[in-house]
Amino acid sequence: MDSEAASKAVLISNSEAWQDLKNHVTEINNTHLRDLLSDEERLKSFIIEHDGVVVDFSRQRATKETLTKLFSLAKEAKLKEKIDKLFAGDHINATENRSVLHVALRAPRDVVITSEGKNVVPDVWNVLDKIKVFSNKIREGSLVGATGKPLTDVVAIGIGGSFLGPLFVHTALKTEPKASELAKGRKLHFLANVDPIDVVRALDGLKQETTLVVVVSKTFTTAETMLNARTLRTWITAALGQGAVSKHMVAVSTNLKLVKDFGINPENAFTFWDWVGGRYSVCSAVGVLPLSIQYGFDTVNRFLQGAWSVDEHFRTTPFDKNLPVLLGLLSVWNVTFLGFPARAILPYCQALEKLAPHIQQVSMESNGKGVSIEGVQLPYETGEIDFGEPGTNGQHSFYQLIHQGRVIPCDFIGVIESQQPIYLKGEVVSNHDELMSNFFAQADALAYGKTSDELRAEGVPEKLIPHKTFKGNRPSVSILLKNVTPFTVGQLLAIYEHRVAVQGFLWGINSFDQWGVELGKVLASRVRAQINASHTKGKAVEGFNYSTTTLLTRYLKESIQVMGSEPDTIFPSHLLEDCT
Ligand SMILES: O=P(O)(O)OC[C@H]1O[C@](O)(CO)[C@@H](O)[C@@H]1O
Repeated sequence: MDSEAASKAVLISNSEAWQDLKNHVTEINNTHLRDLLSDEERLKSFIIEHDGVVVDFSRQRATKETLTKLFSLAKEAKLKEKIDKLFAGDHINATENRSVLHVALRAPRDVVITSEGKNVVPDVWNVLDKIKVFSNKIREGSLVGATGKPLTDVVAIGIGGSFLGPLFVHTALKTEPKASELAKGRKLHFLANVDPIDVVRALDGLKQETTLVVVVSKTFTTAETMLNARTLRTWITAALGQGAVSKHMVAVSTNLKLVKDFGINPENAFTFWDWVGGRYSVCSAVGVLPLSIQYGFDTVNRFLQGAWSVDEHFRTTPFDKNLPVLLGLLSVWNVTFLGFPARAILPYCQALEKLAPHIQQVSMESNGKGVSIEGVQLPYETGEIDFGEPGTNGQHSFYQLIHQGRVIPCDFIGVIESQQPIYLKGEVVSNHDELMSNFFAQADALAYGKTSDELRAEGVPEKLIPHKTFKGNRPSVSILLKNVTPFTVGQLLAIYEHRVAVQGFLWGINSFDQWGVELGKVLASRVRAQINASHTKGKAVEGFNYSTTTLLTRYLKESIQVMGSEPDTIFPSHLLEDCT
């Protein structure tokens, strides 16, 4: 951006609303959550529900006044206009000059959503209909492999957004009673890492003649995915011959030319569009194809409907009742004003164990930016450090730090009905009640803490009092779902996606590009070229700094001893045994 444009760009941090929130911090820092949680009037407006999803914001370090100030900031940031622009298909991904229309992926057939003046919903449904037909054929065994056997295993190759979203949804559904019934006799596997160990693990126990490989890549150029795709093509052709590729490999991509060049039958290519960001692509063929083969299209359609329920809520609901907006505003409050840079995602539900890794990408790749959308260096930090684990596992791992070390705002996610209830006669509570006891307890433990007076009253020895004191005042949000079904998984996904967008809109950044991942890729190409030149022509390492030169030389010296200087194909032989 030139200096003239830069001087015109008004940073949100220069606004009165921003300053007002900064001034408000002292007041909040002097207020304890114990007091905020005794204000009944406040509590009533801090628990919001949409379509069965209850979100309790009462343990946020915020008053009604804080919310009013955040709404003023939202006005200043033109949040409403930005949400409208997203749904209108404006090119809000300015650095790539693209619409951001993942909402169109879950729109019902009769909805009109346009990009560049064209309604994209019919295109979306053309692909969904094609997936429905294709997945049904695989599931009922009318589309078979090269030797005529049904394709019972699917290996989905992809990385980043072409992996994490589908993995999250698959993990959420695999123990859901109806979905698991529909998946009987089938297995879905993922191959993401270019590490050959991941290849061996993904192929463990699989036979080529009953395996379908789905190559998922928006660009069809991602180095890790393409090498894994070539590796699995070799695995298939070694057993079944070249002709088997068309029956055992299909693709999901926006780049249909490269799919064809790879040797995949264009009829078995499922497209999506440049207006779907990788990390927002699980509702496109990226997720819908492998998940429909596994669970049937109707199951996946309910997941899309759940997401759409939240999309509509997000677009139309006033901010004071709008779940993604409130969550996004309060995250900005925590990160930027209260100075808590991290956030823990803690589902009390094993089925949601892959929520945190997926949202980690959605959030950190979207909002980890250093300049405004106009290219102006930001005087404040954006993004948050996301991590998480299923709740009780986390309790026995990192919760110590959250209770007595640093302040990390937490998202507690609880579920009313377990997918798999267990109750043992004579036990005080069911197994799920036991899990949920922790869900309810942790949020209060963090908020209230435990004072030295309380400890003394319990007779705790004086020298242990500092160690056993909990200051409390640690913020969290509690999200309560009725159950974990395809529909509610879609709702949860869309709540997080839109929350991330709200944060980015407030910070004034472009949440929909990811230039920060490029530099590492370029440098990796240089290293790759060097390794190849050293292996094949004996070239010495050159052009790198002392550190890289030393370690790379050591690596090459010893790896050439393992592979030889003119390596031939090496493939773990057990993967090729008994393959037909
Ligand atoms: O689907 P592709 O094009 O293979 O990209 C995979 C991932 O790589 C990234 O471009 C960068 O990590 C992600 O945004 C994306 O989800």
